[in-house]
Amino acid sequence: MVVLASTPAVDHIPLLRSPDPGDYFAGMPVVDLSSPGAPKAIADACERFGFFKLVNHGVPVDTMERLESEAVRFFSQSQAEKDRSGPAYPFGYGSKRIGLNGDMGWLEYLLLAVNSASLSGACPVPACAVFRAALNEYIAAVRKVAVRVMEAMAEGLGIAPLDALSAMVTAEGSDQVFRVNHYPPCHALQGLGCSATGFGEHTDPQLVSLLRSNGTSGLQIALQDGQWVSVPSDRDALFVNVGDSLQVLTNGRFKSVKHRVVANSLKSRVSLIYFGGPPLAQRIAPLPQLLGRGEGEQSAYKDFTWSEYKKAAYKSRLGDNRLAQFLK
Ligand SMILES: C=C1C[C@]23C[C@@]1(O)CC[C@H]2[C@@]12CC[C@H](O)[C@@](C)(C(=O)O1)[C@H]2[C@@H]3C(=O)O
Ligand SMILES: O=C(O)CCC(=O)C(=O)O
Ligand SMILES: [Fe+2]
Repeated sequence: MVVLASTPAVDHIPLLRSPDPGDYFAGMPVVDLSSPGAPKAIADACERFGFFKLVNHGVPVDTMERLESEAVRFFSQSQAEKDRSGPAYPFGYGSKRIGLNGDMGWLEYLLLAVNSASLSGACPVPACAVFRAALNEYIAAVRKVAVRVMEAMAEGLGIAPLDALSAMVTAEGSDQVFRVNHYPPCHALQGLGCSATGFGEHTDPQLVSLLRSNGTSGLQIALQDGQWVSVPSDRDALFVNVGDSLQVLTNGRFKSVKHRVVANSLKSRVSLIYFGGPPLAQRIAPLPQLLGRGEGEQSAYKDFTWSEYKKAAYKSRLGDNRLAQFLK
């Protein structure tokens, strides 16, 4: 209480206990995408955690670093300049407000529409051609990785065809989003044992999310017993999250991972996230190849389309259990 009253900078932003070194996720699965064992390792990680670290993914370091520096350049502009790229909804620059239902975090961001393998031409933000080129180069590369990862998931699940999952993000009209998050250092709370919430706990509604961040930690995931663990940062790796839609497609075999970001008091964090979603009309239901197997295994979910789920998600608060209303 005292902390809140004396730190107007973080007014309305929920506080979290600062992570300590013992919170690090010792058992994090690390998957080498170039190894023959990748499909099995990916399926295993998705079942246990809904999350893994991916190395040897093939996105060139230059492509990641070029986009990071363009992002840093964008966020270092004056507030008035950045606000010219707002509002965040449907797409553009936003600060502190996340979504439309009152969630707040210690961050600023760009929310961008992706069409096929690049920024949508209908998304005028960012205006800078160099930044757009860096985004397009990165998006094309990371989307290829998403496709390889989803193919490996199908292989790891033992289902055919290989593109049973990946076809949903490569299909015409697939609903892909790209997000650039910047968490400035939150000096006001330094040494107080608590930290500002950067991005509050949530699951991602899409199929998969692929995240790359600079060397600043802050991402935490919840294990299945509810314990929060910190993900050690690695600027060369990608981190893959299972989203709600993939949980449904696998009838709950893969777990949609709850995650959040804790703002650092000293260093800024920049993250680049590709969210792979299906076309709006795509039915989200357990794959018949998976249901056919178990003794009379039934779908655990009501039938819905991505459009229906997305609409419900955008009406919800960040931390809501969005899938609950779709459980049978
Ligand atoms: C509070 C919200 C922000 C969010 C839309 C929502 O109503 C619930 C889901 C949130 C989320 C999480 C993953 C992605 O960052 C995101 C773009 C998405 O598709 O769902 C955000 C939404 C957002 O920031 O608008
Ligand atoms: O910025 C991050 O590191 C994670 C943010 C996130 O989970 C999201 O944008 O959905
Ligand atoms: Fe997320």
